Parts: sequence; structure tokens; C-alpha cells
Amino acid sequence: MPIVKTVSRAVSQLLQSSGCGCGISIVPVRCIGVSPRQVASDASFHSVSFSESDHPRVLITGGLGQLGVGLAKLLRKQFGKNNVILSDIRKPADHVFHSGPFIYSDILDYKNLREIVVNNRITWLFHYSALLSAVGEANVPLARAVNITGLHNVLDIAAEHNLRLFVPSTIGAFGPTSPRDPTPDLCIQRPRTIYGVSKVHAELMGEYYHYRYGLDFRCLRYPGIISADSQPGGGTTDYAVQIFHDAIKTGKFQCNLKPDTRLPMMYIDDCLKATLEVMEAPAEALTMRTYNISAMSFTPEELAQEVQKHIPELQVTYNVDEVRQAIADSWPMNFDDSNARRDWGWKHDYDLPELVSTMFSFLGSDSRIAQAN
Ligand SMILES: NC(=O)c1ccc[n+]([C@@H]2O[C@H](COP(=O)([O-])OP(=O)(O)OC[C@H]3O[C@@H](n4cnc5c(N)ncnc54)[C@H](O)[C@@H]3O)[C@@H](O)[C@H]2O)c1
Ligand SMILES: C[C@@H](O)[C@H](N)C(=O)O
Repeated sequence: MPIVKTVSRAVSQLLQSSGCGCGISIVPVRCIGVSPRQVASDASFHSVSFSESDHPRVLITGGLGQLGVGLAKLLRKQFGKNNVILSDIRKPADHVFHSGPFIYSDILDYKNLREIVVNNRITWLFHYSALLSAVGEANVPLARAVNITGLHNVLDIAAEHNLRLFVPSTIGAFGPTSPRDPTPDLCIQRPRTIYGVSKVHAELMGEYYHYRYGLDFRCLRYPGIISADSQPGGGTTDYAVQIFHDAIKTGKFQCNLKPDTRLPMMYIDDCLKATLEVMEAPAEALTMRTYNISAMSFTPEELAQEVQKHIPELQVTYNVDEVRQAIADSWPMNFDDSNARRDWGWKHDYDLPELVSTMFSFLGSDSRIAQAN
């Protein structure tokens, strides 16, 4: 009995200890073994030397998707080219490979991931690997492995090596029983996609590791992200990127969501700015570890009208994809991000008109606009 009492007192002290995790020295260390793939620290690099400044040394997982290359560019500007390593399981395009350090990393290979963190003295990790909502529904076992098992690997390595860890969540972490207009930070979360379920799991596990082990976990729930120079990876909000390419190439766009489907959206520069800001925010400013961020909300019809201000002859038709429509109908229509705005000064720069004109100036539609006028 005395042993049971001592253990339960220790556990209740742990559970009551505050956010910083001070005094909790236990970390979830897995068996230390020798990786069969031990390589010299610089084996995979075409540029190897880290600066000796105080800059964080950054690893981005899943970095060849829609968001990772842009994030690397922003972070390299801030912290130096060689302090930011992009990684993925895909082969990088030439311009990406030559823009800074790139390394192969499969997040399901725990030892290899640990080796990369150790050999490169990583201090900040941005965990971008994931299968998004539509591709996740098409391959649930793979989505479960990448989004859940992969996250477990990342969490353990981050806790073991005292990293600051950023994991993005999404509007997809909410479901049909959540309040949808607006959706606050704290409310019912019962998503009906494997993507959403894995992201709620990531939010909860990250926060648990923060309170239990003192892990510096930071998480933003992104809206659908719109970018000009990178393609979306198979989500429900992809239509809002595709419309620009089709408008310029063919003047026709077939939308796979109904015209009145309202979803929160954001231009990539705002998304990446928020990501860096929350990672740089002083820990004392963060009253929470998972925040909604928001910029605008629109329907396909409203986006098409704004695009038609630039390409008046654009013809839009609708051919609804039932899987994507059901997902979109269960997601927030508007996102309440007042906590992010209050705690660390989040402020977006792009509303719908600025987003559309910026996309067209990137995609070089000037000649078409001139023709249209
Ligand atoms: N793009 C958006 O609209 C959006 C919105 C909300 C949240 N997010 C989140 O932001 C993050 C990045 O999104 P994205 O749009 O760039 O995704 P993406 O689908 O474009 O890219 C994901 C990357 O993960 C990689 N990957 C897959 N399996 C892997 C594995 N086993 N090991 C390592 N890498 C692997 C893929 O090769 C791919 O390059 C994701 O976590 C996503 O959930 C994105
Ligand atoms: C919203 C987001 O997480 C992603 N773009 C998707 O649609 O799946």
C-alpha cells in the first residue's frame, strides 16, 4: 500500500505541474540501437557547414509538398541557407536540390530520423509530412501510418533531443458536430476523415508531451492554403489553386465542390509568416499550444467572380466530387483566430482581392488580362 500511495502521489504531482514541464526529467526514450544505415554526418549533403551563430538548426520533414519549399526559403532568409535542411522521400527538382541542404528522410524510419537530428545538431523541427484529406480517404492504412505512426516517431525524437517542434493541424480537425460559423479553438472535434482524426491525435499528443515531458510543441490549424509556385497534395481545398492554372491555360474551370461551399482559406505567404512567428514567440506569450489562424473565407462562386475580374471570359462549371463535398460540408465555414491575434500578434496581410491579384502576377497572366481588356 505505501508503494501505491507513493506512486499515486508522484503521478498526481506530475499531472498538476504547470505547462513548462520543469522538474520532469523523464523523456520517452526508445531503445538506443545502432542504425544499420549509419552514415557520416555530411554524407548526403552538397553543402555541409553550419554557421556557428545562435540560429536554430532546422529540419523540415515532408518538405517537397505544397508548403515545405516555401517554408525553407523563408527560414533560410532568416537563419542562413545551411541552417535549414529540407527532407522528403521524393526526389527534389534541380532548383530545389541546389537551393540548400536536402536529405532523404522517411519519417517511418525512426533510427534514420534520429540519426539526422543527432548528426546535424537539429534544434527546430517542422513536421510537414502527411497525407491530406482526399488522398487519405483513398488510402486509409497509409494515411494512418504516415500521419499517426510517423508523428509518434517525430514526437519521441523531439522530446528525446529537446527540440522545438512545429506540427501543422488543419480546419479538417473539426467535424460536423463542431460549431462551423465561426469555429473557436476549443470546441467539439469529431472529424470524419482519417486525416482529421490523425490531426486531432497530433494536437492532443503534442500538448500531452508538452505538459508531461516539457516538449516545446507548437501547432497552428491552417485553413486551405493557396500558392502559385507549388501544387497542392490531394486535399479538399485544392480547387482554389487549380482555378488559377485552368483560367490562364484554357479559360475554363470545372469545380469539384458546389458553388456555395464556404471554407476558410489563406495565401501561402501569410501561412508561412504565421508559422515562423509562432515558433519565435516567447513561450510566456503562448496561453495555448494549438491555435486557429484565419485570413478569409469564400465559396467557389465568390472566388470565380474575383478571378473573372482578371479573366472575364473564364467559364466555370460544377461537377461535384461526392467524397470531397461531404468532407467540405463537415468543415468550418469561418475560423475564429482571436486567441492567436491576442497572444502573439497574428495578423494576416492577404484578403481575397489581394490573393487573386498576387496569384495572377506570379502566374504571369498579364498578357491575358491585357487581351481581356
Ligand atoms: N496545404 C494545405 O492547404 C494545408 C492545410 C492545412 C494543413 N496542412 C498541413 O501542412 C503540412 C504540409 O502540407 P502540404 O500541403 O505541403 O502537404 P503535401 O501533401 O503537399 O506534402 C506532404 C509531403 O509529405 C511527404 N511524405 C509522405 N510520406 C512521407 C514519409 N513516409 N516520410 C517523409 N515524407 C513523407 C510527401 O512526399 C509530400 O512531399 C501537412 O502536415 C498538412 O496536413 C496543409
Ligand atoms: C485544409 C487542408 O488540410 C488541406 N488543404 C486539405 O484540403 O486536405
